[in-house]
Order: sequence, then C-alpha cells, then structure tokens
Amino acid sequence: MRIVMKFGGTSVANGEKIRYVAELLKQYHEKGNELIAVTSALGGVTDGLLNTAKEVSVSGKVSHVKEFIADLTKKHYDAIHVAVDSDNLRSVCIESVDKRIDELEKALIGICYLGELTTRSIDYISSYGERLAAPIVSCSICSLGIESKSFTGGEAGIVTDSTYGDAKVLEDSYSRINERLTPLLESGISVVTGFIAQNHKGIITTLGRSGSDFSASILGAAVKADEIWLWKEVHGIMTSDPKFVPEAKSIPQISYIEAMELSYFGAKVLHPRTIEPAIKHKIPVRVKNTFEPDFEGTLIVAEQNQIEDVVKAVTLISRVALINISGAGMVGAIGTAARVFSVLAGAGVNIIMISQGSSEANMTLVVNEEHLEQAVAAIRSEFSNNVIGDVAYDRDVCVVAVVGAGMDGIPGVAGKVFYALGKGDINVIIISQGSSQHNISFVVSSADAIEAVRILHREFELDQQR
Ligand SMILES: Nc1ncnc2c1ncn2[C@@H]1O[C@H](COP(=O)(O)OP(=O)(O)O)[C@@H](O)[C@H]1O
Ligand SMILES: N[C@@H](CC(=O)OP(=O)(O)O)C(=O)O
Repeated sequence: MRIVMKFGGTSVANGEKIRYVAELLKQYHEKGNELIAVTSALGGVTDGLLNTAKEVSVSGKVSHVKEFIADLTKKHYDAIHVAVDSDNLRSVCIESVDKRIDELEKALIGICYLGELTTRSIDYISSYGERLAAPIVSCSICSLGIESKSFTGGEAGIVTDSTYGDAKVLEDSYSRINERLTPLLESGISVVTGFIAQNHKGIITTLGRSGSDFSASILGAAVKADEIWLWKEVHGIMTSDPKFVPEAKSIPQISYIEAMELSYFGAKVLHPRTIEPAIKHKIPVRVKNTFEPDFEGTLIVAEQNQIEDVVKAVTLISRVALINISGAGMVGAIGTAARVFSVLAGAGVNIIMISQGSSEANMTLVVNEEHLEQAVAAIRSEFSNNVIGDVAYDRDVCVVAVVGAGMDGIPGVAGKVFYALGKGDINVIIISQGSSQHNISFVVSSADAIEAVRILHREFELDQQR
C-alpha cells in the first residue's frame, strides 16, 4: 500500500518518541508499504515560537531571544542524541539544526529592533518548529538503515497564495509534488514538514494552526496514496474530547462529511480542511493512536456506515464570543444583514454562527474570540447612522454541537437535545441547525459548557461500546 503518515506534535514530542516513530515507520516499510512521513513540530514548539515573537516585538528584549534560543537548541540537541544513533548522522543532523537555529535567532532579533510583527513574519518564525523537526525524524529513520531525505512543504512542491496564516494551496502543487516525491517512494521514506508551504516567490506561508493534517492530505492526494494515516495521542476520532469526557469511545468508521462537521465544530483531532483533498481523490483517511498502533482507530470514508447512529459525537468550541446587534431601526431595513456580513468579511472576521429572530430587531453572531474587537469596531463604524442601537458582546460563551449524518430526516433529535439540557438546568443562549441536518449547535455560557457536553454524551448513549 502507498500511505502518507502524519505524526503530530505529541507523537514527536522528544527524542524517545521520535525514535519510536522511526521504528514504527520501519516496520510498515519492511512490510512492503511505500511511505511518506509528514511531521509536526516537537510538542509545544510552535506555541513557544509564536509567544516569543509576540513578546519580543513588544518588549524588544534581545536577552529574551537568547534565553529562548538556548532552550530550543537544548530541546533539539537532546532529541538528536536519543533519536539518532550513528555519530556521523548525528553531526549531519546537528549541522542542519544549527543552521536553522542561527537563522531563527537573527529573525527574532530583527523583530526586537523593528518592534513589529507582520503576518508574513509570524509564518516565517512559526515554520521553524517543523523545519527543525523534519531533519531529526529523517536522520532517525536513516540510523535504522532506511534511506530518508527531509523536505520543507515548499521543497516538496506545496505552493500557496500569500494569505499568511491560512494560505490557500494552488492547484498546480499536486502535479509538482507527484513529480518530486513519487520517484523517491521506492528507495526510502521522504519526511516532509507539515503545516508550512511557500508562495510562488518562495516566501514561507502556513496552512493554519494544526495544519499538518492538511499537509498530509495534500501529499496523499498528489501521490495518489491508497490511504492517509494521521497518528495522534488518542484512539482515533472519539465520541467527544476525552480530556473533558473520560468515557468517550473511539468511532470505528465515519463519513467524510461527518468528520468535516466534527472538526468545524471544534473537535481538535482534525484540521478542518484536512478532508478536502481526500474527498476529491476518494482517499480513505485513518486516525490512529501512535502509542497503540494495533488499535484500529477511526476510518474516514465516503460512504455512510450501514448501521447509523443518529448522533456520532458531541463537540465543543471554546474561545469564541457572542455579538448581539440590536435596534428598532433594523426592523424592515433591507440589506442590514448583508452590510453586517460584508463589513465583517472586509475586516477578516470569520462568522461561526448566525441567528436572527423573526422580529428583525436583533441579530446574534458568534465569532472567534481573537476577532471580537475588530468585529465590534467594524460593525460600529458601518452603522453610525443609527440603524443599529447597540452592539453588545459576551466572551464567556462556548458553542456545543451534536453531530451525525444519521439525524438527517429523523424527528425528535432537537427535542431530545434541548429536553436533556433543560433537565440538566443548562441555559441555552442561541440555537442553530444547518440545512444539511448533520448537526445541531447551540451557545451556552462557558461555565455550563463541559456539563452540557457530558449530559448529551450520556443522553445519546455515546459512552456505550459500538
Ligand atoms: N472528538 C475527539 N476525538 C479525539 N480527540 C479529540 C476530540 N476532540 C478533541 N480532541 C483532542 O484532540 C487531540 C488530538 O490528538 P493530538 O495527538 O494532540 O493530535 P495532533 O498532535 O495531531 O494535533 C487530543 O489531545 C484530544 O484531546
Ligand atoms: N505545529 C503546528 C502544526 C500542527 O499541525 O501541529 P500538531 O500536529 O501538533 O497539531 C501547530 O502547532 O499548529
């Protein structure tokens, strides 16, 4: 089988884990599979890079850069010493890591002096997590006697537009990746950085946080893989986030559409755009636990399962905010909603949920918390003519969603959801159901959110073995 295997930050968190991953790849390689590995940054490194860049762009403290670089160097040197056996390979690996850390240090010091951090520089800085990880994973594979070379996403052929932080992949990437990586499949395992790509000028771009899943899917589609495997620290896609719902169970099979809805509604197990290239080329995606490789995990496929559960999972999106726009002037004022949407689009704000009562005197929107200030400012400036009386907001909210294609056309699901919440004394602030009928989502206060998820998980008996 031809498989693209992606390992997330928790799977390559340190030298021991990288070595384990290399051994896992070796086993699958020796069984006759053709493999491409996609690696994320060592756990926590991307956050560290971003936090440091933000901090020094304000404080201008070069000493802070030096401390961060010393820690980062130690973390990667430690990993190399454990993950790479031969002295020769170790020094090759250290040389490539040293070169990258040196570039990174210069860039961070530049940010200290400039005192500004553009979206382009954020992508450049955050790319170093994966750019430091890939040579270590590759050298670890080599030290087990298998040929391996590492590539950045751009070197592998992923070219995007210049929407830094959330770049869109250009269509010609697929044939370029195929030309560059397919000939290497027979001889060994190519290791490609997840998350990062480049624009047509060769400037680094990123595919959005947690974008390594998406990278794997792009590469899988390009080399016409039989399957794409995403290795994680969990038993696949589960009926809820096991961090909040310890009884959550692994879902053996799920459709592309359900997986997309789950990731859109906050299941952090999958980057929301991961499935797009897989759907286009009908490639099955497996989500597996790195540390229990014999457990089947979840298979994501085009077809629905024969025996459908009405609800497959309950998800939670935190770090969102609610905006309530109200005013008597909105009643019958044609085009108000269009103006709100267009002004928010212009301000780069993504709307997660919308609700408008038939009285038309108010409209409620849910946006990512980080977009709240720009959203409120944009709406206030657009409606200075008193159509809108007030723009209120609340940061203390979460979106909860029940997801499952089986609820399509089945009466009573919404009734069951809201009856159970009522019984549990959970106040629902707004409700939304898409016309796809694959989800019902609603907003509750942050204080109630985890309890709401647990209540629904029990109500739909998701804690029972399937
Ligand atoms: N429905 C869900 N199923 C499985 N994991 C979930 C779900 N919702 C949220 N998660 C979280 O997603 C994370 C996925 O595993 P992780 O190894 O961190 O992936 P990666 O390193 O690829 O980002 C877990 O930490 C888990 O808590
Ligand atoms: N390292 C990047 C990309 C990524 O996908 O990471 P992970 O696979 O650990 O979620 C991030 O933290 O966003």
